[in-house]
Amino acid sequence: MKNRNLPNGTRDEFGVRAAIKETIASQLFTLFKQRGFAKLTTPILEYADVFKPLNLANYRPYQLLDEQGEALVLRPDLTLPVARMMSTTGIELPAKWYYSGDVFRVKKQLSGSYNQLTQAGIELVGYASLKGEWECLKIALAVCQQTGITDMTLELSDARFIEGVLQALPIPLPTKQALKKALFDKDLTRYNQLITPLTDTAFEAFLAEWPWLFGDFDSVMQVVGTLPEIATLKPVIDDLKATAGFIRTQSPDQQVVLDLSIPSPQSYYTGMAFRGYTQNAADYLFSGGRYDDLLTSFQQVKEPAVGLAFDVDALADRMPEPETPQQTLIYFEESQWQLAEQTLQTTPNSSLCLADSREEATRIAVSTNKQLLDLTESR
Ligand SMILES: N[C@@H](Cc1c[nH]c[nH+]1)C(=O)O
Repeated sequence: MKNRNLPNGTRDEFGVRAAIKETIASQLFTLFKQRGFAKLTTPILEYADVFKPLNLANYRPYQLLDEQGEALVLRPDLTLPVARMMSTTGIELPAKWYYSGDVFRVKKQLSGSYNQLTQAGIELVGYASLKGEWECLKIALAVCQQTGITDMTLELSDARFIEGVLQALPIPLPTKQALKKALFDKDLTRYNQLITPLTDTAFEAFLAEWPWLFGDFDSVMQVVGTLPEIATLKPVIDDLKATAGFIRTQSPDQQVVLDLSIPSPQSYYTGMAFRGYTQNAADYLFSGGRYDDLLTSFQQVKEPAVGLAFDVDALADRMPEPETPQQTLIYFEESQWQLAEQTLQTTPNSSLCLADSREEATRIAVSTNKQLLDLTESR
């Protein structure tokens, strides 16, 4: 019977898991509001065009048609709808938004991951300075602390780094493009072929290490230090160093890694990006970054912006099951509704038992491990 099955990659959520997600979401909302963010809600359905700036190889959306035959999608991302909304409403900038909702991404069959994920995030629109990145990071650290996740590794990267190095290399453009592809694919044979003409140049030492340019922040920065001076890279390196310093002052025990050999986590990032993960799990707890050009996909004027989204499912997976106190079931007769109501108010962790007979009430109490308070006995 097909109509009792769920589509691939979706699930029903109930009981403890649903409760944990609700608790996490409310903790996040409290923090966002405390820090001056205002709530924004956008529809689950959008025109497919909104998501053009996404790399759709990674974010294949569910598609459908509206009544005019226009292509609609279930949103695979929540940042692009915010950019769309900002461009149409003429809201004065700067603005700080928070949101939560489900995103839908069709994954490969049998990949074991879900196609519907709950995110909760923030977007800072109209803020050009590094303070925007730091506000996002401060919130990420606070959320991990509040939810008791002590083993989060923070990974920094920057969309400008790879472009900056490639630009400075004295090789033709098509070779640069091929080199980037070999680097991203970790195709070392091809990579080594392509860097051969740069042997004996000032880039030699750096290029030999580039495919492994990830790991401990300071070690990666040491390799970066072997590069010759590149004017466009200086602000990128300075921002990354200042940010690592900021994290150390805010959270001295935080592990920070740097990856300068990967594509940016989102194709729309234009600057620094950050993600948090824990060992032995493939999913990220949060992911964010700067996207100063995104609004130009919807309007003429460019606006600086930076944001971050938490994966509420990933956070929930790492939360211990909450301990629930002993629950009491209040059994009563219809004529005793008032008494039952009073007892409900005065008995902690109690709920009304709506069963019709004492036998049924006892059965429910036993099967759900609750204590039965029988008001009919006192009659
Ligand atoms: N939308 C991004 C996260 C983000 C929010 N703001 C900026 N980046 C993601 O899903 O990975």
